[in-house]
Amino acid sequence: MVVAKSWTMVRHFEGAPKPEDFKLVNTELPSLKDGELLLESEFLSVDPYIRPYSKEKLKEGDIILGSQVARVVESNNAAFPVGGYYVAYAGWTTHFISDGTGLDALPSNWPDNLPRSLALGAVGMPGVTAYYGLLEICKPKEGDVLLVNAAAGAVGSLVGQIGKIKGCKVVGSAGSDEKLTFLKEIGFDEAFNYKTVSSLAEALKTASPEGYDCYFDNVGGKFSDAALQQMKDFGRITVCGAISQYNDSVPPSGPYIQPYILFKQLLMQGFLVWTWKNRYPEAQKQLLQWIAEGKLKYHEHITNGFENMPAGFIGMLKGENVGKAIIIV
Ligand SMILES: NC(=O)C1=CN([C@@H]2O[C@H](COP(=O)(O)OP(=O)(O)OC[C@H]3O[C@@H](n4cnc5c(N)ncnc54)[C@H](OP(=O)(O)O)[C@@H]3O)[C@@H](O)[C@H]2O)C=CC1
Ligand SMILES: CCCCC/C=C\CC(=O)/C=C/C=C/C=C/[C@@H](O)CCCC(=O)O
Repeated sequence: MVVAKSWTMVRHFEGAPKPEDFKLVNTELPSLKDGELLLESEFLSVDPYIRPYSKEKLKEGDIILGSQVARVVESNNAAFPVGGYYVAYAGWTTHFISDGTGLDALPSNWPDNLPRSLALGAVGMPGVTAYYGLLEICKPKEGDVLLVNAAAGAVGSLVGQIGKIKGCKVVGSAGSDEKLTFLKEIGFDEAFNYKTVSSLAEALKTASPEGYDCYFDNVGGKFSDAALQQMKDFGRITVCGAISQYNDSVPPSGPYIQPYILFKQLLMQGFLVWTWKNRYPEAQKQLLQWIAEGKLKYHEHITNGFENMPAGFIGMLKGENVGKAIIIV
């Protein structure tokens, strides 16, 4: 008999998630039926979308939503043999039973020397987000100036490096000086700490006096208000995330952006990564190749211990992570 440990939501988040919003519960799992398999989570992912989506998708007492890399430990389904690894979307739990629906095998050419946790990061959902969000919407060209915020995080750090691969000058903003050092190490041309600069407008102008062709926005809010005004004519903006606003219960009122979009003839598009669900393999193949060639560096911020998962999530939302925030069970 297997006991699954799971983190559940005690109450809906108000403002920033707090440790008391989470409760650890133990559940005895039943024996497997025909066609079923038992999986054990090895790595779990803490992602920003959990904050806004939990309000819409969870009720109090539910297991917190999220994804993991899990190993099949028992199987009554020949299509999923014991020892296989899958990306699953089973929520914050150590063990779960599946009939195989919704399990994604790791890319078949997974190199032996790469940690499987990358299937939740640089070669997983955040990697695909960076890849298509940048290439399909910003459409960067050689010599373009690309701006990305939350630049030292899972998505942002990849966006900047893909921008460099495509021949852009890349400017990043992040929330600590340690992160600025990291950005320089992975090839960003300019980086500034948005928390300590006296003026966002000045910092953006100093980093690129001629303005920006491409802006990959992970943050929204005041940062975007400032960035929009620094776009070049015909600039392209990818609206990937709005993390500065996920804890707001009342939408803030901000500057009205239409005149900037109109006068500069900007293109601005939001997207959700599952739009490209059918094209994951194509992006993953390219991401794996760039990693193998040393053109794309990955960094993981590891929290050890399933019992520390809420702390890992809360810390990521506060900006404690450099690279992808991962929990090792
Ligand atoms: N559209 C889509 O399909 C997807 C969108 N996303 C979005 O991409 C963004 C980045 O996600 P991901 O890379 O996984 O997360 P990160 O690894 O970048 O972690 C989140 C980071 O956000 C930054 N941050 C937190 N609060 C604020 C704030 N108030 N202002 C500015 N920055 C803040 C912190 O970095 P710092 O120290 O710099 O403040 C923190 O490290 C998120 O907005 C997420 O929702 C992600 C995946 C798919
Ligand atoms: C209800 C308001 C929602 C606002 C949008 C919030 C955030 C944008 C964002 O971060 C979206 C992320 C989407 C993630 C999708 C994940 C799923 O495809 C499952 C991921 C499993 C995996 O790791 O592959």
